[in-house]
Amino acid sequence: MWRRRVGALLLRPRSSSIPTPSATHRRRHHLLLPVSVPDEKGPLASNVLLLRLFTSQAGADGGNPRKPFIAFVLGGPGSGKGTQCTRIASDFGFAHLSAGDLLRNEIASGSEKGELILDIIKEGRIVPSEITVELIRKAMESTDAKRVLIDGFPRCEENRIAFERITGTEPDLVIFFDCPEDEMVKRLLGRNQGRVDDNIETIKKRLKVFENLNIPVVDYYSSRGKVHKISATGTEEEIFGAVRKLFASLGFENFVFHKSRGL
Ligand SMILES: Nc1ncnc2c1ncn2[C@@H]1O[C@H](COP(=O)(O)OP(=O)(O)OP(=O)(O)O)[C@@H](O)[C@H]1O
Ligand SMILES: Nc1ccn([C@H]2C[C@H](O)[C@@H](COP(=O)(O)O)O2)c(=O)n1
Ligand SMILES: [Mg+2]
Repeated sequence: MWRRRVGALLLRPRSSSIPTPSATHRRRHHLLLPVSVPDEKGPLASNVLLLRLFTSQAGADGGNPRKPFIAFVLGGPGSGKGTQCTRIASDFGFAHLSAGDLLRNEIASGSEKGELILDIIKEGRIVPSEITVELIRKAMESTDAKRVLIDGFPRCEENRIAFERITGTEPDLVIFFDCPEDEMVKRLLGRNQGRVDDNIETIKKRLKVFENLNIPVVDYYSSRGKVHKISATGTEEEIFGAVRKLFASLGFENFVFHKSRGL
């Protein structure tokens, strides 16, 4: 049902609705982070730094030469977000920040927060936004990439609002991998990476959370002309073919393609 609803809403955005690197970002997103602020320390300084990184000097989202191009990558559990992000990162020179990986790293660190995160992930629920946004914020601060994929975020309106409030920015592009539920379940049950949430009970809960909480975020960005929907059925290679086309249409150079031709 959600697929029909989203399908109706997800129109390919007009080419003018997504700022393209060829039109603007090539000029604006040349090497940005981190900015050296030797006299500023601690969480407040981090926020100041982040504000500096994300606050536009020329209106809504446009003029800050330090702001990276941000693409949110959404889709149901097992739709292939991580798989495709890995390919995009290596072909198109994006940093790949996976919200789920950042949370799993926090669990692996043995922190108290990690224990809370583990309980939530086992239940297929969503971790409080301040925890996830803080991990993303730190990861963004420590990359000097001018193009960033944020994989699996925002998972709910609360995530989205927290990100926009804290960073003062919006994504330039939202990619939505559209995959039927039975295919997602099949992939997750076959993933075999030892994830605590790859079992049928948790998967069922994650699918409900996806439909109830994540789809409204897709709808929101869709209404703002930022969503590009890609069918996530077929082979990994076929799906990446569509992804490649999208990035080419936005003016991103394919480093692998150029390298293979000695360019
Ligand atoms: N097109 C595809 N066809 C078949 N299997 C695929 C395809 N793409 C990815 N997979 C496999 O499906 C599983 C899930 O993929 P992936 O981890 O990329 O999904 P995801 O959207 O990141 O899921 P999650 O939200 O749980 O992190 C992996 O085992 C992956 O190798
Ligand atoms: N924004 C996010 C991203 C992830 N989580 C939690 C809940 C997910 O089920 C789990 C795994 O994420 P994935 O690797 O599937 O992207 O992590 C969250 O709470 N908030
Ligand atoms: Mg993933």
